[in-house]
Amino acid sequence: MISSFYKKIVGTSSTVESDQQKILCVGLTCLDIVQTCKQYPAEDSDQRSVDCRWQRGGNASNTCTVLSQLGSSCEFFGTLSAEEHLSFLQNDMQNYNIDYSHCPMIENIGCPTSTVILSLGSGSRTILHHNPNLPELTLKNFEQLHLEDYSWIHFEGRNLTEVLSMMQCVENYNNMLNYNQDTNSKETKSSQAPITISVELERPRQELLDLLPYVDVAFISKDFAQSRGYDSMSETLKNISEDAKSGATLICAWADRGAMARTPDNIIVQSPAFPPQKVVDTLGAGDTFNAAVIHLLNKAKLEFIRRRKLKSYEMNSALQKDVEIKRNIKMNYNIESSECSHTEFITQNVLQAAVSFACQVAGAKVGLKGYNKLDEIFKDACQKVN
Ligand SMILES: Nc1ncnc2c1ncn2[C@@H]1O[C@H](COP(=O)(O)OP(=O)(O)OP(=O)(O)O)[C@@H](O)[C@H]1O
Ligand SMILES: OC[C@H]1O[C@](O)(CO)[C@@H](O)[C@@H]1O
Repeated sequence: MISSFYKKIVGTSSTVESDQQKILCVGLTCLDIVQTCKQYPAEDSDQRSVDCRWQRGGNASNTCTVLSQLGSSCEFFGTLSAEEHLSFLQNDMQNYNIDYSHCPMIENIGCPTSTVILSLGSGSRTILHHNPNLPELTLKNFEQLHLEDYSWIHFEGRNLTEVLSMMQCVENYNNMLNYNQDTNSKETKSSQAPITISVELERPRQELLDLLPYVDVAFISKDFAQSRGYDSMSETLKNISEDAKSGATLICAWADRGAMARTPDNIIVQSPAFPPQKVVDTLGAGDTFNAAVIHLLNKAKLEFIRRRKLKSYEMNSALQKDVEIKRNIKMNYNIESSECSHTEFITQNVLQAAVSFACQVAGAKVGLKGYNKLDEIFKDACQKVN
């Protein structure tokens, strides 16, 4: 009933229904060769590991894995090396239902690889990463996408110049939607909400701060914060907000201290960590955390849009007979508008729920080998969110 309602009022051939849109994660995929050891090995020693496996890795790629398990439809966008590990990475994305159909294929350059040592003693993950200079995505690649297919685009903070121009491209698209919403003409009026842009500042590279003016939601890692000399989440949020655009949401995760975030209205929310009985695999804890936050905030965004459109439709139907009242209300409250600003849906309650949920998901993940079973563990929570 609601969906036919909904189609009738917002569906046009030129728009994509908001619940059909995907979350796009832009960044790296690589091969992780993961060895689990009882203790971190001494240099030049010769010993046995307790487990060894290959895994698809890379921040954007890991974030897709978790998004998909939580029930968000998502797409990975990054360059793929057309060499021997390609089918391993592609098959794994298929298994997790991750779209990779727009990824540019690069010939004659190998796939980035990480050798990872997990220590069961300390819970540490030591990453030795090698990238044989696989070319990064370019703006030209990005321009091949149909932006109306996405409700949210998450960027890894890397390849600064190109990522900056990709963000500007999304900003131009969003501005165009606003413009179309303003001109009340039938042909041009758009019911599409602006794409939310998020970024992860993870590597300790100060120039990544240049991305912040374009970003609605920023994830600041402990490593990045420490490289700026901050030793707490509150100090990080306070200082980073000076570089962020006004109304941005800032989120800082800090391993076993949990996470803290700041709403667009400057309200601080916080969650403790949820440690598992035994920490077995902290590789990608941050990517998992980011995915769970994005999953929940994007759900809140879709729900916000749905309710607003429904309300607008109901008001219009009720007022149909009284043209005069309708005209006044339209004039005063722009009641037909189905606009959703970039961050309007991120209220204190929504952000608190997202940060707590993400700490629970990341806490569960560090107790598991890889990412398997997150979908089973969080089945109920995801249904509630939906
Ligand atoms: N030992 C732990 N116990 C419980 N929760 C943890 C632990 N380590 C990480 N987490 C959870 O994961 C979140 C992110 O962790 P962390 O800050 O270590 O990310 P990260 O350093 O970016 O990780 P990575 O680079 O491996 O993806 C934390 O906010 C916390 O909720
Ligand atoms: O830096 C790349 C490395 O970081 C990770 O994405 C974890 O966050 C690994 O999967 C990858 O090997």
